[in-house]
Amino acid sequence: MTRGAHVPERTLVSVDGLTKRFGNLTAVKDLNLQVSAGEIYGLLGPNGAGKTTTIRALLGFINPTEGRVGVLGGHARELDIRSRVGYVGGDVTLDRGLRVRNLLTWYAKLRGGPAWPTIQDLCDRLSLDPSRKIGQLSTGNRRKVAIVQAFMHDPDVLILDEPTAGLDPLLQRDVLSLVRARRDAGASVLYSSHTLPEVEDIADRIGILRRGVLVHEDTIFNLRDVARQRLELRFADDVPAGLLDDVEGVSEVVIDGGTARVVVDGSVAALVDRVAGHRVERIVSHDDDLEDVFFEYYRDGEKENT
Ligand SMILES: Nc1ncnc2c1ncn2[C@@H]1O[C@H](COP(=O)(O)OP(=O)(O)OP(=O)(O)O)[C@@H](O)[C@H]1O
Repeated sequence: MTRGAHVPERTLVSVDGLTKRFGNLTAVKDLNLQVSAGEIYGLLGPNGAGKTTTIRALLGFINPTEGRVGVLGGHARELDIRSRVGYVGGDVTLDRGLRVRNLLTWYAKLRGGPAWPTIQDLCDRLSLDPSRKIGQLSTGNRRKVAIVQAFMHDPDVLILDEPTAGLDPLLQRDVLSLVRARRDAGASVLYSSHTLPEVEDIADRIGILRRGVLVHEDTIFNLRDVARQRLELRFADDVPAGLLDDVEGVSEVVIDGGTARVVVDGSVAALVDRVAGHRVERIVSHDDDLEDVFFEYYRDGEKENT
């Protein structure tokens, strides 16, 4: 059995040199990552990248081939630690014959609380009717049950494997606000997703997994810094000839009468300085920049393999 990694208390989730092989397939290769108290870590990657395998190893559902995992200074298989963890899995399988209320009460008993009114509040927040039978629920409502059981005991660690799949945008927003509230209370959150927009507003750091390897890890702040922005500047008059020549960080300049379209790498400061003496009526940002950065890492990887 894998022993829990010995980590300082502030690092609540740790993966040290994790490798997991299924026969000839290496699903995760020498992975290292840590999530601190009060931090949301977005684990990103396309289908098959190894996110679920990492999470299953962290929770003790599968044994690492090599390396160690640790949760709250021990291992998630230990009951006292498991009861401080909240988990939403990619596949929600629940006992179809039970009523929502009975299932949630059973989870609460396992963990020594919380009392029903707390659970009812969470159900209300997610518009989940606890009197319904699990088998009668839609996929989205079954996911809500999984979310309520994961959050109801105010866990110190949240491990969320694509938790909002199948939820409408309003509910996604509600789930994200529950996640933020736990982070603000000092919990560590590992949040896996295959798209960046889902986590970019809440994650403090992200790691990008590709074919089992962590190809990039950074803070959202730094990613934004290196991201390219496509801007459209609308001037009151025609753009003066040469105005946007040789501006630091600016490329792909296209001028059409009073409109200039540009791509900016990093800071827009030099561009703003250059146009300062001219009347700019409107600046439009086509802000798909971070997603571009994200896909850049996939593309680089594909090039390596061709
Ligand atoms: N029990 C298993 N036996 C054999 N292969 C497995 C097993 N579990 C996962 N794999 C393989 O390991 C690789 C990583 O899968 P994993 O489910 O971890 O990816 P993922 O990033 O979570 O993808 P998704 O977003 O599709 O869930 C895949 O190639 C998958 O087919």
